[in-house]
Amino acid sequence: MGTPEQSTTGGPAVGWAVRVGGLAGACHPGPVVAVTALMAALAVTAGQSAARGVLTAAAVLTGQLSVGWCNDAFDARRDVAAGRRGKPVADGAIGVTEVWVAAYAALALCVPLSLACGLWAGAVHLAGVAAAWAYDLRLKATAWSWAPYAVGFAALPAFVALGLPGQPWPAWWVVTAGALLGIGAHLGDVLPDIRGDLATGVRGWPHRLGPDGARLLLPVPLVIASAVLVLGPAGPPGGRGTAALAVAVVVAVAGAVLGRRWERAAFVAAVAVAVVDVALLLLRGTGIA
Ligand SMILES: CC(C)=CCC/C(C)=C/CC/C(C)=C/COP(=O)(O)OP(=O)(O)O
Repeated sequence: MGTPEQSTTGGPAVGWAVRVGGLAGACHPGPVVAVTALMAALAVTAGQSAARGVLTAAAVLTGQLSVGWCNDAFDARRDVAAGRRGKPVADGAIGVTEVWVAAYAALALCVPLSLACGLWAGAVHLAGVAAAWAYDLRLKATAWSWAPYAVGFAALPAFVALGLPGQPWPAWWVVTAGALLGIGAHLGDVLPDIRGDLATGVRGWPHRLGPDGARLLLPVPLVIASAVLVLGPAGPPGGRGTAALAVAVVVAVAGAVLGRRWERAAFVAAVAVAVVDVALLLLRGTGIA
């Protein structure tokens, strides 16, 4: 691990390849890639043109990058003090100033890219990105930590819908499902680290529920999202939708039961339900507006 001085200023001994790797690691690459790929796929199934789909994906990518970098830059001092491993700034791979510059550069790109998809689409996406920055800078350590996730994830499908020809308003059920998926993502993101977070005094919403409360609640928003995605669109739910909802309920119940003995089972079950939700979202893509 680097010293705090190296870690927060980017020591001269650190080569460019390590810095690039550090910058890539500091953006939270997993969620950045997953969210961008999902929104690009939704843009295709919703019926955006190829050019608009690329623009949508670029706006989402830059927004996610800005949020991920802002998160690590803001937390750097605490991560260094706690000797946290696996965080590029705390490990001394990249300086905190460089991560801040990257966060603001990505945000500066995100604004015109979002607005190029239309005024309403851009405004909605930027509201989601602003909510996520508010999470990074303030709300993460409060009882309201779930709210930016709900707003951010609700904004994403709304951004895709409003980017369609005629700028149609998104269907209520896709916005609701997005918000529920966001709340599930927050619980799922916190759960693996919750005991370590509690030891270092982090007090977001899942921490206030406690490890057992957060574990039990984790599948609830995800299963409700499945129900909303199956039952929300007009017309009969169809055999595939009903089967998907049944699978989500069974997996969630199994996760809750097994999770009492093996905590990891609850997490794996929640990921499986989230995969069902993503498949349903893409299947319902044509009707989101
Ligand atoms: C539209 C849009 C931008 C939606 C995103 C919504 C949102 C609030 C995302 C936050 C993502 C993030 C960087 C979490 C890290 O949390 P952490 O600090 O608890 O995790 P860590 O300590 O492992 O870095």
